[in-house]
Amino acid sequence: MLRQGLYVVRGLYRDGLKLIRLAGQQSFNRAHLPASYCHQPIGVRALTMSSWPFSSKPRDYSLPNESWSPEMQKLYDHYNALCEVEEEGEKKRGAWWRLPSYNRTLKYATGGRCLSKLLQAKARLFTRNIEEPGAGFEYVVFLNKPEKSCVCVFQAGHLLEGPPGHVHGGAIATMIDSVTGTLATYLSGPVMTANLNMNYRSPIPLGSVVLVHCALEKVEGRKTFISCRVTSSDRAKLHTDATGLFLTINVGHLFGA
Ligand SMILES: CCCCCCCCCC(=O)SCCNC(=O)CCNC(=O)[C@H](O)C(C)(C)COP(=O)(O)OP(=O)(O)OC[C@H]1O[C@@H](n2cnc3c(N)ncnc32)[C@H](O)[C@@H]1OP(=O)(O)O
Repeated sequence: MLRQGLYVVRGLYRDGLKLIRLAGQQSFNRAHLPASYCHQPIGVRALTMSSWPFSSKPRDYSLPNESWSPEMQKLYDHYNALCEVEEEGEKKRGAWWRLPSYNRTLKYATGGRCLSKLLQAKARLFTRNIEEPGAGFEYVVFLNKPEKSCVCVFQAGHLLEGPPGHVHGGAIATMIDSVTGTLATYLSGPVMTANLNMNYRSPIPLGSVVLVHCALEKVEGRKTFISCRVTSSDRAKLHTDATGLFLTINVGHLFGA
């Protein structure tokens, strides 16, 4: 226990020194940031900013890999192109933002590195813990902040089987929780899922690519209501529709406060 405490204090001290050193060097300008950081929205920066002052650059799981089908790649290219628009010959940010995705949220959140060692160091984000590319959840989320909506391009791997040849209902619910939760987080700050309602309308074949569309319905005090539709990639077929209720929490809630 004492050794663990010393370890955390040493980590905090080191991280603090690095931040002070960087601040002293006026390193907090865009030129010193990784390119990926400069292409992230403010909300994402707040969550991922601490990744760059530290030694390791986490793997971004939402970038294309060799397991992506041509259809997945095409949809990625489509939405990625909307992230940048050309105005008067100049490239500017569009309404859409590709959200980076790591296998441990806490570790890469500001100040979370040491805390993540103390809290279940071996923990990994459920949707990002299958290392083999294409075997589990392959997905990327694009956020449209002005429209308060997002779309996720999701390719379901062979380890997500439920009914033979088709995706498990729990895996579909996982994606819906993750994507609606992501939108609620970006709109309302730290939240937890209080309620999810799902209607499974048609099965999703394993290996296929689907779209998970989410939109804000309303915010009432601490409550954020999100609607969700999972469709085929051409939007013609409805696979699942859902609603989610998210409650804003104090981060202390996660520590039993
Ligand atoms: C960028 C990274 C993004 C990552 C996205 C990942 C998304 C994944 C999200 C999750 O999976 S979170 C994990 C699953 N969720 C949980 O484990 C939550 C467990 N439940 C709780 O911790 C608490 O019940 C909760 C924080 C949701 C609410 O407790 P509170 O004490 O804060 O609220 P309270 O019970 O006082 O209720 C506040 C209001 O909400 C209402 N409410 C609470 N739960 C409800 C419910 N289930 N259905 C309907 N209404 C509900 C409640 O009636 C009340 O309404 P009024 O203010 O109008 O009276």
